[in-house]
Amino acid sequence: MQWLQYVREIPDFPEPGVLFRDILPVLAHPDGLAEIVQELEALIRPWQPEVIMAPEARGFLLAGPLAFSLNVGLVAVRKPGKLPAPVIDEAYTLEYGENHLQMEAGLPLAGKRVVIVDDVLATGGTVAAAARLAHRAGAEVVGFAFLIELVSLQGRSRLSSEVPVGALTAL
Ligand SMILES: O=P(O)(O)OC[C@H]1O[C@H](OP(=O)(O)OP(=O)(O)O)[C@H](O)[C@@H]1O
Ligand SMILES: Nc1ncnc2[nH]cnc12
Repeated sequence: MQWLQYVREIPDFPEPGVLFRDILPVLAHPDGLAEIVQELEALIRPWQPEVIMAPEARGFLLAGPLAFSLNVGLVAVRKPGKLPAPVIDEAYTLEYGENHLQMEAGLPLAGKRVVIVDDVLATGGTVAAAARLAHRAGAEVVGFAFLIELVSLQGRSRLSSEVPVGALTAL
């Protein structure tokens, strides 16, 4: 299959002016998850991660199989109200609004090489907040990996220029 042809484009969702890229039809295809995980794994493996970190919710769908196939840890970064206290919290803005991301405090991340994974890089606000959480836990962010980069939104400009950023496709 060619996974990109299964990405749906929905105009004006979740608000007017946003062209939403829906990856769920890719995952619904029997070969979809295997194909994108293989491509993401090839991108990420050279960065020698010890932990895959991903934001809720679509990031989780990629992080589980990637952490499994790379044989590394997984850290789930959640939206507010989902994790039992204590948490560390970062506010952020994204293409269509603002929110907070939270991570459990006290995870053994000090000195760990973390790769942050998500489906879409839009403005970069979400993964920049995840990176702040990783840094507060003492981890080293060694890469950002995405299925899709929406280039016009300049998400890379929100991320450290010293950390590699990769996407399977740029739209
Ligand atoms: O680069 P940004 O402008 O920050 O936007 C990208 C983020 O937006 C989407 O998540 P959303 O918050 O819609 O959550 P969901 O995965 O729960 O749908 C997407 O999955 C990324 O996490
Ligand atoms: N245009 C978009 N499509 C899908 N997810 C997004 N997250 C932020 N912007 C998005």
